[in-house]
Amino acid sequence: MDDKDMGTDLKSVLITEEEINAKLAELAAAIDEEYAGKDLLIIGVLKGAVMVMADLARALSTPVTMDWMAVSSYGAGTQSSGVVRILKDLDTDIKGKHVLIVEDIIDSGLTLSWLLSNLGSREPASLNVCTLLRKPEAAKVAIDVKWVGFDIPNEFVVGYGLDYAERYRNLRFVGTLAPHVYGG
Ligand SMILES: O=P(O)(O)OC[C@H]1O[C@H](OP(=O)(O)OP(=O)(O)O)[C@H](O)[C@@H]1O
Ligand code: HPA
Ligand SMILES: [Mg+2]
Repeated sequence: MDDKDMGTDLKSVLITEEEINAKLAELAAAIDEEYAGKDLLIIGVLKGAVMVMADLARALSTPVTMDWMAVSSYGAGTQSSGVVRILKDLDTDIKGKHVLIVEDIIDSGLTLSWLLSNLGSREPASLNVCTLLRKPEAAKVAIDVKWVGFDIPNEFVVGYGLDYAERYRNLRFVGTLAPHVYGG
């Protein structure tokens, strides 16, 4: 899906498909360097991180194994509920493994701080985070994020995995929504 298919729902394109691909290549090179000679397990946080996982994994030279966790702190709207729920846990035991959490966005930082403490308690050999997007609010929270693709303004964004009420995940780019879509 690209911007021609968006009608009037989209306010602007924030990050193009080309910019996303270039950034993922850069992040993959840094990750390859960090994990050279090590076994790496990448964990995608469903559903938003599906696109980043698929494209980042293919940009890496390091062989990886992949697992998925589903947690949710957002309901149908644009505000975090403040409560993190596990919808699907990992299939694998991460004890003694080098683990990289892959996220699409860190917004309030709530999901990630919860994930870091939950996965950290399972005794991985190492635990790092790579996110495509980060909003200003999260930069204020004391969470250690090793790789960030883009620091973006505090606007609700959709596309490339990110949804509003489960829609727009299959946009090839990241865009902002027109306020009329969410009653703004
Ligand atoms: O930093 P935070 O304020 O916690 O927000 C970030 C989280 O919110 C979104 O997930 P969501 O709960 O909407 O689930 P989804 O990936 O299935 O859309 C996003 O994919 C992150 O996981
Ligand atoms: N867009 C979509 N999903 C999100 C966002 C956002 O800006 N922040 C947290 N989850
Ligand atoms: Mg969501």
